[in-house]
Parts: sequence; C-alpha cells; structure tokens
Amino acid sequence: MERYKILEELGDGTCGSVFKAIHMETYEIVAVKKMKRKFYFWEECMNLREVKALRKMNHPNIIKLKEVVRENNELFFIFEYMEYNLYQIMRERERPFTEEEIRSFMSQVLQGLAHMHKNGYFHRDLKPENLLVTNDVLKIADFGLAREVSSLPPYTEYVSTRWYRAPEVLLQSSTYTPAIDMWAVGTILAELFTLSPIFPGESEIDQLYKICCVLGTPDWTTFPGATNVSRLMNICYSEILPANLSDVIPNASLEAIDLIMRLCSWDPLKRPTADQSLQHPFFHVGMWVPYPIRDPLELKLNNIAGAKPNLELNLWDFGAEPDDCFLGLTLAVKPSISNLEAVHDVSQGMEENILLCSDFKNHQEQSVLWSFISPDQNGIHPPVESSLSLSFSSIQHPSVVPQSSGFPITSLQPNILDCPLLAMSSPFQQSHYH
Ligand SMILES: Nc1ncnc2c1ncn2[C@@H]1O[C@H](COP(=O)(O)OP(=O)(O)OP(=O)(O)O)[C@@H](O)[C@H]1O
Repeated sequence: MERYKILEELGDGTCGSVFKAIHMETYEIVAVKKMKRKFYFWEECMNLREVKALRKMNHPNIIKLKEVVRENNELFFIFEYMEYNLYQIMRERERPFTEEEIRSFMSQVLQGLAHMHKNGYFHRDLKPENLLVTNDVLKIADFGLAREVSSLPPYTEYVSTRWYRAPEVLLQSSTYTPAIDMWAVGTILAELFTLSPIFPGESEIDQLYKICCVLGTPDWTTFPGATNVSRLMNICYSEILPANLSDVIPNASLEAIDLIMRLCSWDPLKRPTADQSLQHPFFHVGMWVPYPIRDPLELKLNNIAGAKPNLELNLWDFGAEPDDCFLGLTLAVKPSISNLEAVHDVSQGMEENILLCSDFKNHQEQSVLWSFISPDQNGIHPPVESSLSLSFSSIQHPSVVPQSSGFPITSLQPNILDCPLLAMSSPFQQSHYH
C-alpha cells in the first residue's frame, strides 16, 4: 500500500472506510476502501460478495475495482475514483433537476443494473449514496450486499437502507428477487424530481405506512412468502386509497409518473426489469419524429392560419384524445416553427424519415481479464506480513444499440405543476416501532 498516498477520508460505511488516494508513480487518483475486519487468508478475500460480484462485471455504469491488496491481514479495495455521490448532488442542489438530467442519470443506473442482473447478481442496497457521479457519468457502487440471483432462498435478513427497501423485504418475504432493485430505482427516480425521499419511513412500520399512503392498500395475496404480513394488517385496518402520484411529484411528466408507478408496484412481478424500463417512453423524448407527408403548400397555409401541426403519430398508444398525443410528444416537436422552416422540414422529412434516439449512449461493454500480480497462481498467500494485490484490466467489446419501444402508457393524468406536495403525517413515526 506504500504505492498509494492517502489524501482524505471520503466516507465511513458499515464494512469499511473509504479514502481518496493518489498512486505515487502514475499520479492516478483512486478511492481506497479499507475493510474494517481482518482477513487472514486470500480465500476469504476472494469469497467476499463485493469481490465476487465486481470481478464478474465490467460496465461503464458499474464502479471498476482496479486492485485488491492484502497487507498485514488488512484488506484494501482500490476503486476508480468518483467525485460525488447522488445524495451529495441532490443535497447541494438549489433548483430541481431538469427531466433531461434525470433521464440521463436514470438511463445510466438502469444500464448498469441491466448488466448486473444479466450477470446473475442483484445489488440489494441501491440508494443515492451508492450512485457515484463524475462529469455526469454515473456508476453503481458498493456491492457489499450484492447477491447471486441463483443463490438459494431463504435469504438472511439484511440491513439495506430503509427508505429504498422494497415492501417484500419489509414484510420479510423469504424469496425476493432482482425486483427489489427495481423498487429502489423507482424511489430514486421520484426523489430526483422532488429532491427528497418519497418514502422517508422512520421505522419499518412507518416505512410501510408511508408506502400505503401513496400506493394505497395492497392486495393481501401479493406476498405469499411473507412471514410478516401482520405488519401490513396493523397499518391497514381501514383501506387506504392511493394518492395521485402527480400530486406527490408535481414536476414530473406523465411518462415519468407512469414509470415510477410501474417500478413502485406492490407486486414484484409487476415491476419492469431494467431492460424493460429502458424501453419505457420516459426515455424516448429525444426521438426525431418526421412530419406526416403532406403537400407543403397545404401545410404552409395551415401554419399561416395559426393551426397547430396535426400529429398523426402512432409511436405509443396515447389514447383517443388528440391532446394526449400532443402532450406525450411535446419534446419531439419543434415548438415554434416558422412557416419557411415548416415547408423546408416537410420536404426534408419526406426523404429522411429518421428516428433518432438521442438519450441512449452507445456504451462500450467491457469484460474483465483477471491477472494476479503474485507468483502464486492459486491466489492463496499465507505469509501474513506480505503485501499482495490483484489487478484488473479490460478489453473493449462492440457497442450496443438499444431496441425500439413497445411500452404502452395506460394511465395519463393531467400534470398538476403547481400542486403542493402531499402531506403525509404518519401515526407510525414513534420510535417504539423500530
Ligand atoms: N470509488 C469511489 N469514489 C469516490 N467515493 C467513493 C467511492 N466508493 C465509495 N465512495 C464513498 O464512500 C462512501 C462509502 O462507501 P461504500 O458504500 O462502498 O462503503 P460501505 O462500508 O459499504 O458503506 P455502506 O455502509 O453504505 O454500505 C460512499 O457513499 C461514497 O461517498
């Protein structure tokens, strides 16, 4: 570890303390996570969930583990350094994020998560503090609780952060799935709009109560494996009706509201996967939609008469009302088009007829090559005073372009921009429910 000079402490978590450090030869800035417990054998280190999960994953939206160093029975993870976490960014933010910014953060979270789930892992502790950001690039971090999808239930109880915890975990379901990550994504998406947590429970019961206040009472049969459904029954002695989510998150578009509703479904089976979420219309506003092929002169006359463009677009099923169509596609249409531009665009549109999906980045997927910087090919190093490390390098894969959308919006509600946040005072806030 003498190759690194510690610069400052970045965070002190449950499993370890994280420091900003500089590599003394390359001057690369890194984050060093020093684990709190001692490690006497390399085998123990390699069995850690964080190492097992991260060695399998190499993706632009997943934090890169560069090295593992064991020195004097202490274990250090060397990560690529990231400047901020999403919690800090939200805390320091003085005005709301634009939907464009939120879309960018969320598409990165979902791409990282899709990669993780495809590789057979789920994170289990997604929260704004674990989403690291540098120059608008977001990476998922803290795989301390990551679990293999194939590992057998029942899962032992674990301490994820309450506010982002899925209902099936709160109800101590014995079989939870990657859908618990999707619940967390929904709550983080909501928080990016309001800059405050949507379900800020003060105890586990209060957490369930706050969820009920927004989603309404669930169907009791949703959680067949839950060992603690009585928790819900205690809360829902009388039926709680769902709130209008547009009242709770007044600055969110209808597409965002729809996605949050789906992600925060009581029933884990109803939540979209990360891949499915990326296909949701919320991510499709960057599309260039061609004007219908019509006579340029006719369009010119229409524009002069002040008529709105007649959008005959069937990208998604927006319902029968023409206004619905218009609402859903506001960002796809140039808002103030001059007559001359209109004529020009129509003639261009006839030839081009292009769909451009600007929100998706052509990410280059990467895979890991493991190399031991030690003579021992088994990775087991008995001398306790030795300082040994694992390092990781990567190779490039061809870029991936996302598929087209097939996500219907079923519930379109008016977007009430000036509605106050729903006040959710809870009878379950006292500490004796902990
Ligand atoms: N690669 C990194 N670059 C910069 N900061 C980091 C990095 N990794 C972690 N941090 C900071 O350190 C904090 C704690 O890190 P991490 O969550 O990995 O530790 P932990 O012990 O598992 O914590 P927790 O108790 O939240 O599970 C993070 O919230 C983040 O702010």
